[in-house]
Amino acid sequence: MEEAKKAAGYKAVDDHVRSGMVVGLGTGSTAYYAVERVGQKLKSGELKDLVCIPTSEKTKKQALDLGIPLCTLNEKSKLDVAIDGADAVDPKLCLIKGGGGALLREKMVEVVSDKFVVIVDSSKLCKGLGPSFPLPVEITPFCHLHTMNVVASLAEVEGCKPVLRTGDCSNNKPDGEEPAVTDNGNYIVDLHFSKEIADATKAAQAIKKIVGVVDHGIFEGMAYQCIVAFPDGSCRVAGKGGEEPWWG
Ligand SMILES: O=C(CO)[C@H](O)[C@H](O)COP(=O)(O)O
Repeated sequence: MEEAKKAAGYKAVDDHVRSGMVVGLGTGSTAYYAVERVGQKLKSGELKDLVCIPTSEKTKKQALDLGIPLCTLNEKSKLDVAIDGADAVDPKLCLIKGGGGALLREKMVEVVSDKFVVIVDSSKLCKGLGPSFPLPVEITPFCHLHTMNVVASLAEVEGCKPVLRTGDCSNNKPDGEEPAVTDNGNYIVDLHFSKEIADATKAAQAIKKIVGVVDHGIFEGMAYQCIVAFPDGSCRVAGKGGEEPWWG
């Protein structure tokens, strides 16, 4: 799927990034290629006067290595476009994000972007959120087991199995003894579902209300469009400026 990820990342930059823009740079193995493309175009002079806001320390490092000018939301609180991957995309372009552990900064940046362009390979498309990828929830370290249990006991996420992320925060495979720590100093609980979340909107609202929860990986009503890349490198666009989502 590497070629597909690259195709989606490059297309998003080619279609949506223009000189003078403020651009949000996502996190993950697909967003990596969008950042790479921005770097290429700045170097060649095709893009000028760009300033970018990275959504993680990892992306910040990649961007700095490529010489991409950066700022923060403190300096620019309105973005022209943000480009980022996703872990699951349903036919309403409702997303699960946070597999790479960067959900809070991603949501903060993407919610203030005029256009949030999602880039995925076709394996991320799903009929309904839940079974294809666990839902990450960022929680404060203070009494984290308590918060984890409160989240898992919500009726809106009934049947889920909560797993505290350990080891490397940028993947949700249990790979360490210690809790994984986000760029913000928090922990992540991954909620595993064996069937679709009955109502993702209600689940999102209920989770967000819990004291001790920082944010969750449901990104609803945020995506402008989704660029879907296929194993042969071809792309289809769903959402505004594209087709009706064809999956589901
Ligand atoms: O939400 C994210 C990071 O927090 C990523 O965008 C998401 O996990 C997709 O990553 P990848 O493109 O590597 O599959």
